[in-house]
Amino acid sequence: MSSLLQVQSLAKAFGGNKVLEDVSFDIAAGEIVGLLGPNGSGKSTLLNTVTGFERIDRGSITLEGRRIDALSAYRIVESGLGRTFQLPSMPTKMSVMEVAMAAATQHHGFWETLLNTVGARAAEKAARDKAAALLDELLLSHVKDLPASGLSGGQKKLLGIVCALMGDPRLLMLDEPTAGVHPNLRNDIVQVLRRLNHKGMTVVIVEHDMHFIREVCTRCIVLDRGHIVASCRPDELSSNERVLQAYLGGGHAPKTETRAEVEGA
Ligand SMILES: Nc1ncnc2c1ncn2[C@@H]1O[C@H](COP(=O)(O)OP(=O)(O)OP(=O)(O)O)[C@@H](O)[C@H]1O
Repeated sequence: MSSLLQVQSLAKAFGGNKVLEDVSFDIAAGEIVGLLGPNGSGKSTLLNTVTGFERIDRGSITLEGRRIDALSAYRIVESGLGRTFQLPSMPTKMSVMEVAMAAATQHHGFWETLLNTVGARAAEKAARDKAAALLDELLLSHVKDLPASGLSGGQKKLLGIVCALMGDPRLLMLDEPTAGVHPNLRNDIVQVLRRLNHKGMTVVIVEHDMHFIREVCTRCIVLDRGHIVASCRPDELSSNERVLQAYLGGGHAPKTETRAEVEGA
C-alpha cells in the first residue's frame, strides 16, 4: 500500500509544555488506524497540527507527497483531508440538510448566487444531491429536515462525518467518534466506518474505547507524553509492555481505562 500521510519529526509545544516531541509515522492508503494514548498524551494536538488547526514548531507533514504543514486548515481540506471534532456543536436555526449542504466545497460567486443564475442553481442542486446521498449512507435521512441542534450526541457525530465527507477527502480524521454516544448509535458508527473504509476511505481515529478500536481498526498508534511508544495491531496491545506502561505506569490513565480494558484489546 502506498503512503498517504507522512508525519516526520513533528514537535509542538505550548509555552514550556512540550506536548509532541519527535513524532514520526506513516498512514498507508486504505488503512483504518486508531490513535490511542492516556489523557493528555497529545492525541488531539497531533490531530490539530495535521489538520492545520495548530502550527507545528518543527518537522513536516506530507499528504500524497505534498507538504501541508504550512497550509491553512481550509487549504488542507481542499488537499483531501477531512476531520471531525470531539464535541460537535450545531446551529439552532439550521436543519440537518442545511448543515450538510453548508459544508459543500464547490461554491459560486456572490453575484451569481444573488442573481440565482443557472450555474448557482446547478451548484445548489449538486450540493443538495450529494448531502442527501451522504445523509442516507450515514443513516440520517429520516432526520434531514429537523433542527441539527436537536440531534442526539451520536447523530451529531454522524452529521460531523457527513460534513467532512462533503469535501471528498481521501483521508478522514475523527476525534473521539463514540464519546458519549448511545450503544445503538455506536454500533451504527462502527458499521458506517467499516463501510467507508471498505469503499477505499483511509481513516485515522482518536479514541479511548478499546472495544471500538478492536472492532474497527487494523492498526494502532499509541502516544505517551508526546512520544509514539507503539505501532501494532489491536490484538497486540495487551502484550506490549510500553503500552501497558503508558496506561498504567504514568499516573495519567483515565479512570475508565483499567488493565482489563487494555488487555481486552
Ligand atoms: N491550545 C492549547 N494551549 C495550551 N495547551 C494546550 C493546548 N491544547 C492542548 N494543550 C495541552 O497539551 C497537552 C496534551 O493535550 P491533548 O488534548 O492533545 O491530549 P489528548 O491526548 O488529546 O487528551 P484527552 O485524551 O484528554 O483528550 C495537555 O497538557 C494540554 O493541556
